[in-house]
Amino acid sequence: MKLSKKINVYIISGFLGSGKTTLLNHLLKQFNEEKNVVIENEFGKINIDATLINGAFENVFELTNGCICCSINNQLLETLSRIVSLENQPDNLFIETTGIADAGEIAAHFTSLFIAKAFDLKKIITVVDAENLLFYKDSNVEVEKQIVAADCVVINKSTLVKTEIIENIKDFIQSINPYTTIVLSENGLLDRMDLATENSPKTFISDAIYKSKSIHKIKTLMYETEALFDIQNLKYELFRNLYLYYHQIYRIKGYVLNSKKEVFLVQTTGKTVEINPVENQKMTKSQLVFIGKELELKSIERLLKSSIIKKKKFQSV
Ligand SMILES: Nc1nc2c(ncn2[C@@H]2O[C@H](COP(=O)(O)OP(=O)(O)OP(=O)(O)O)[C@@H](O)[C@H]2O)c(=O)[nH]1
Repeated sequence: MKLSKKINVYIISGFLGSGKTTLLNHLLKQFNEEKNVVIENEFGKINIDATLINGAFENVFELTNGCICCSINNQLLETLSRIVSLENQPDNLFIETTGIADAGEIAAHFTSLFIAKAFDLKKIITVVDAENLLFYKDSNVEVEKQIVAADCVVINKSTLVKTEIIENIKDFIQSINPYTTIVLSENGLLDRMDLATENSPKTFISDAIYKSKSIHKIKTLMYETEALFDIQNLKYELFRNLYLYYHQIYRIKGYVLNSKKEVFLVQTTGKTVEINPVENQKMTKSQLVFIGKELELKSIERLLKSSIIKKKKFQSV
């Protein structure tokens, strides 16, 4: 290993659907004169986020066997050592965590002497979803942990809510992490200059309150099928079900094929549903990942039934 200088590390955390990938794509554009690598951590066997990173970006390391903060530390360490051994040494490493990861736990790795020799943890960026944060925070301890660990909290989707809500969110953030920088954002826009500021001397890595290993109550189910979808019906069913069950289904994402085998990207957060055609994405199957609490295969199957044109198959991950 021959390192001329350390690799800058930016950890991007934030609850499910808050806008981490969107923000990462903006940052990659701003850092495009430098050599960048990305670690994408996602649950399950398919990594939808890795496919959503700006088209031509090749240096993505995918960690898909669990949540980086609690179950795949070894895989993270192996990936870091692969990055250090790359012939073409990167300037920056961006780590996008799962929506429930404890950024403090991940950051703690970068304080170990061995890793700190090669990597310089610059910022923990936590993205919060202005529309859903106040709802999610009470039922998910992960939300607080992510804010507590942040050097910079990005309040994304900020134009979707009234100013009073933004003020409440800021108060909440400051009440649990008074040292963090807060940036308002829309569509994940974050100026890289906001990352150039000095961190407060008091950076929370692993707050004592949260010392015990978390057991995430959030479950992920993958739905995979060779059957084709009626896109209009699917949109209607997702709207209808999220209106009723948004407190249980936090996030749906994936790709579905319509009757002409055209590919559509499906993304839901809160009660918002987006289904958009995707060009240049070859898929032979539809794959949807459901993330939430008390999810059951049967309920999801029921949810999708009327939108499916042919037979399907479930797989739990
Ligand atoms: N209206 C609106 N939608 C946004 C904004 N930022 C992101 N989105 C949408 O929110 C959804 C989730 O965005 P992502 O960037 O994938 O969120 P994420 O945090 O990476 O999601 P996970 O990795 O699944 O936790 C996508 O449909 C985005 O297009 C925003 O500022 N306003």
